[in-house]
Amino acid sequence: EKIEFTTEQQALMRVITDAYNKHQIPQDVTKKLLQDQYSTEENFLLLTEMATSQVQVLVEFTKNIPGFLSLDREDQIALLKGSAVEAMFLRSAQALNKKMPIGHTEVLEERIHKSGISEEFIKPMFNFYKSIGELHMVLEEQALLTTITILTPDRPYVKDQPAVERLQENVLDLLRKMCVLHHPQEPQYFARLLGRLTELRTLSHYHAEMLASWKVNNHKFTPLLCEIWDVQ
Ligand SMILES: CC(C)c1onc(-c2c(Cl)cccc2Cl)c1COc1ccc2cc(-c3cccc(C(=O)O)c3)sc2c1
Repeated sequence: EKIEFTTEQQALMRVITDAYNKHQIPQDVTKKLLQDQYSTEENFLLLTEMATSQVQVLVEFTKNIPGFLSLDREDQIALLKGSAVEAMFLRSAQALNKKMPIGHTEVLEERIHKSGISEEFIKPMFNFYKSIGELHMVLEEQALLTTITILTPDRPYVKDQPAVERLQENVLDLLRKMCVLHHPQEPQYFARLLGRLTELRTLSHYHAEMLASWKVNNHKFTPLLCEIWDVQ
C-alpha cells in the first residue's frame, strides 16, 4: 500500500540517519585493523581499541536521538550501559557485512576469531553476523534498529520506563514504515528485524560471560569500557 510519512517522521528519520552517518569510528582507528601483527594479545588490544572508540561514537550518536537528552539523566546512563554491547554487536555486524575496503572484513573476522574469545561464544556471535548480513538492511534501517536498541525501556535501573517507551514507539512506527517501503516483497521483514533484537539480548548475556572468561591472561580493558561494562 502507499506509505505515508508524517512531517514529524520525516524529521525524525533525517536526524537519526544524519547522526548515524556523522558518528563513526574514525578511519585512522579502523585502519589499525590492517596492521600485520596477529597474535592473540595484539588482536585483543585492537578490538579493545575499536570497542572503546565505538562507545565514544555511541554516546555522541545517542545524544542526537530526539528526546533522549530530555530523559532523566540517570535513565540516560542506564540506557547507554544497558544497550552498549547490543549496539556494538549491531555495529560490528554492519562493519563485517558492509562492503568494507577489500580485506578489511576478513581481517576483522580473523581478529575476532583469534582474540581469546572462548569457542562457545564464537559460534552464536558469527551466526548473528550471518543473520544480519542476510537481511541486507538499508542504512536507515540500521540507524533505526540501533536507536530502538538504545531506547529499550526495560533495561536495569531505568526509573521512568513510560518516557522511554514513548520515544521507542515513535522509532518503531517509523521502522515499520521504512521496512514496507524498502522491502515491499517481504511483509514479514519488520518482524524479522525485531527478531534480531531478541537475539541481541542473548548475545549480551553471553558477552558478560565472555568478559569473565577472556583467555588473554591479565586482559586489561580501558577505563571507559570498565565504566560501561561494570568490570574491574
Ligand atoms: C574489548 C574488546 C576486546 C571487545 O570485547 N567484546 C567485544 C565485542 C565483540 Cl568481540 C563483538 C561484538 C560486540 C563486542 Cl562489545 C569487543 C570488541 O568490540 C567491538 C565493538 C565495535 C566494533 C566496531 C568495529 C568496526 C570495525 C571496522 C569498521 C567499523 C565501522 O563502523 O566502519 C567498525 S570492530 C568492533 C569491535
